[in-house]
Order: sequence, then structure tokens, then C-alpha cells
Amino acid sequence: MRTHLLGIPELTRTPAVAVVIDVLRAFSVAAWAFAGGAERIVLASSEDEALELKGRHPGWLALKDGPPAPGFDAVNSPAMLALHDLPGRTIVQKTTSGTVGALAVADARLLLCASFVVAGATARLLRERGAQEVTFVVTGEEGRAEEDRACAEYIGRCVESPEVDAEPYLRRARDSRWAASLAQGARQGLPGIHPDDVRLCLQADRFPFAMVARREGALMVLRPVSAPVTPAR
Ligand SMILES: O=C(O)[C@H](CS(=O)(=O)O)OP(=O)(O)O
Ligand SMILES: [Mg+2]
Repeated sequence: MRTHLLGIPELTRTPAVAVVIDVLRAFSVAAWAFAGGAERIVLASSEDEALELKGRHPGWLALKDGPPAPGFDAVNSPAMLALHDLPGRTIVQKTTSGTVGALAVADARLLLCASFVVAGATARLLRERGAQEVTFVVTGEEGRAEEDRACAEYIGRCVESPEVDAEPYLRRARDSRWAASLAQGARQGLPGIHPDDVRLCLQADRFPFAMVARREGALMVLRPVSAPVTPAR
């Protein structure tokens, strides 16, 4: 499988197959939300759109990154999201990097959103779909975020090999600038960051599903899709 790692500003055309990576924290949060029973996640293009959707659908749960904000129910923290009643819920998510990256490749034929916790399942789905060429959108730090690059490289290796040691990739993510920044934010008690967030994000293959984004009417919707276990190439 041929792979390309591109930052959001480097996207000049829509790839046929795109895997949008945001380890810290948007697509780890999304995975934990599905594991907690959430039905779907609507990827909003702006905070205003998220609030407008929430206004029209009061049962939806509006989530944004940064500190808690008026009108929003949740923050972009896997640990704090677990405190909400999630089964069957629709979440509207807007973050600085992850959701922006997904919407930048919304017209891809196959669009997956991924992080370490769904990495193995993402690789299995790519293998099942016979992907020959994949563009990984490295959402953090304009394509330089080490936690996202490590995750992309791990998924790429998992497509090709039956057994890949996740530890070197996780170590790169643990040593990343944004992991350190979140850990420091947690120590300082900054709102919107929980001390368990980095640990919850940096677990390889925790969940058996991949996450597929598709247009559903006017909305871009992310849903979990079970990924069958198939032999590596
Ligand atoms: O909430 C996060 O961890 C980040 C915030 S920022 O982009 O680093 O300012 O958002 P995300 O879109 O999940 O990377
Ligand atoms: Mg990020």
C-alpha cells in the first residue's frame, strides 16, 4: 500500500482514500464516545454550526475543544465525556484540528477518522477494502504532530504486517509536544483537560471498530464500523 502523510495545509486535492488522524484528542474522544454507546457524531464546521444544530435537536450533545463554553454540553476530553449519558446519543463535535481535517477531505471515496485506540481496526478495514493508496491527514501542528505521524505510520505498518509492536509508536506519541502540553495543563488544573486524557488516548487497538465519515444529507456524520479480522498482506 502506498501512503502519503500530509498536513491540512498541504491538501491540494481530495484523495480517494483518506485516513484523518487526531490522536490528541478529537478522534480518541470520538472512539471513546462510541465505546460508551454514542450512536453517531456529526462533524461541525464551526462552533456556530454546532450550536445551531444543538438548538434544533435539544437531545444532541454539543462538544468543543478548549474550556467549557456556554451552550456546549461537553469538552474534548475522553475522561470527562465518560461522565455523560452516551447510549444512543448524537454528538456534535467541533475541534481545532480533528474535525477540520475530516471536513477538508469530506469528498473522499472512503474517509476514516482514526487514532491509536482504533488503529488496528482501521488497518483491517483498509485491508478489507483493498486500499492501494492511502492519504493520512496529519491534523496536528500543520502535519508535524509526532503523535499523529506515529499513529499514521503504525496503521500503515499494520495493513502490511500481521504483528506489529505498537510500543515504539506509542513512545513517540507519549514524548510528543502536545502530550507534554496536555499533561502540564492537567497538572495546572486547566479546564477542559483531565489527568487521564493522555493515558486514555495512548492505548493501541483498544476498540474493535473503525470510524467511517460520510455525508448524510447536509451533515458529515461519523459512525463506528466493525472491522473484520483478515490476513495481513
Ligand atoms: O482538544 C484538543 O486536544 C485539541 C486542541 S488544539 O487543537 O491543540 O488547540 O484539539 P484537537 O482538534 O482534538 O486536536
Ligand atoms: Mg490533535
